[in-house]
Amino acid sequence: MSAYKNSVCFNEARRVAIFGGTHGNEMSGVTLVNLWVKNSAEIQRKGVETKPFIANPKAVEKCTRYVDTDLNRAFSPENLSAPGGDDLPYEVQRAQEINRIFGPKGSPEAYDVIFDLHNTTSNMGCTLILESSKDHFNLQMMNYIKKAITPASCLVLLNEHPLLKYSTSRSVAKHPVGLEVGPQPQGVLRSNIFEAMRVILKHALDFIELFNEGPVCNTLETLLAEMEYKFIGMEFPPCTVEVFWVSERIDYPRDANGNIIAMVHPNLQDCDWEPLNPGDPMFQTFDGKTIHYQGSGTVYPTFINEAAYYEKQQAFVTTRRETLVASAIRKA
Ligand SMILES: CC(=O)N[C@@H](CC(=O)O)C(=O)O
Ligand SMILES: [Zn+2]
Repeated sequence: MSAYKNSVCFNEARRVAIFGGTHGNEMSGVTLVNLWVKNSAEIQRKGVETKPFIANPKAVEKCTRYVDTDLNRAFSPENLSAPGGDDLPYEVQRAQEINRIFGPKGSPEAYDVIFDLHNTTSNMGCTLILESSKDHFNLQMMNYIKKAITPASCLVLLNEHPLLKYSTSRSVAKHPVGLEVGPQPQGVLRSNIFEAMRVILKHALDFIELFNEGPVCNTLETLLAEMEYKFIGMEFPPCTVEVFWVSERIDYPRDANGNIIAMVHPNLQDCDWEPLNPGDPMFQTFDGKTIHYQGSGTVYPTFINEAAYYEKQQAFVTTRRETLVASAIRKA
C-alpha cells in the first residue's frame, strides 16, 4: 500500500472525445474516427463516454487541410465569441460549434480529454503533443503510454511558447492531447502509421479507465479501503517525463520577393529529433551551397519539411530536451 501525501487531484475523466479530420487530408485520424463512428466497441471503457468526432467534415470531403482557414488555429477567444454567423469563415463557424458541443473552452462543463489525431509528412514517428508543462494528469498519461508501448517509442512535444503556441481544436478540453504520427503523405493511408496511432490511443484510453478506477485523494476512507486492496485501478506515483520543448521556428531561406531559395539539407532531412549543433548543415540552396545552423547550442529539430508548413513559413521547429517531474495524481 502506498499513499502519496502530495497527490494532485483531478476529477474523473468521464467525457472523452477523439477528433479525426481536424485536417481533412490527414488520413489515419479520418479513417480511424470514421471506423469508430460505425462501431465504437474498441474505444469504449468502463465508466467513460468516448465520442469519436470528425472535426472538419467539409475539409474531409474535399481531402484538403481546410476550406477557408486552418481549424487548428481557430479556437482563439476572439473567434469563439465572434458575431456574424453564416458570414464567418467556415472553420470559424465550425470552431464555435465544436466549442458549444465539447466546451465551452475553459469552463467546468468542458470535456475532460480531447485526443486530436494528426499525420505529418515529417519523419517524426509517434509524437504526443502537449500544451502545458503543468498538466500533471497529461504528464502521467504520457508516462503511462511510453511504458505501455515499449519497446516501441513515442516522444512528447511540448508546444508551450508565448509566440509559437496556437489555438487548437483540442484546447476546448480540460486536458488537450495531440497525437501526431508520421511520415505519411497528405491524402495517403499507410498501414504502419495507422496501426501506430491506434495502439497509442488504446493505451491512452486504458490510462483513463485505470485512473478513474484508482484511489481517491487522501481521506481516511481511502486509507482504510487501500488497506483492504479495494482498488481495481492503479496508483500513479511521481515520475519524470522527457519532453521536447518548442523553442524556435525556422523558415526557409528566401529572396527579396519572399521566394524560397533553398531546401532542407540532405543531412537534416528525415532526422527529426536528432541533435542539431551549431555549424551543422541545415539548408542546401538550389545552386548547391550549404547553409549551416547558427544557434548557440544543441537543439532537436522536428516537423522537418512538413508539407502543411510551407504556407506558415516554417521549415522546421527547434526544441530543447528537458525532463519534467510529474506529481502523483489521484481522482478528486
Ligand atoms: C502537420 C500538422 O497539422 N500538425 C499539427 C500539430 C498540432 O496538432 O499541434 C498542426 O499544425 O496543427
Ligand atoms: Zn494536422
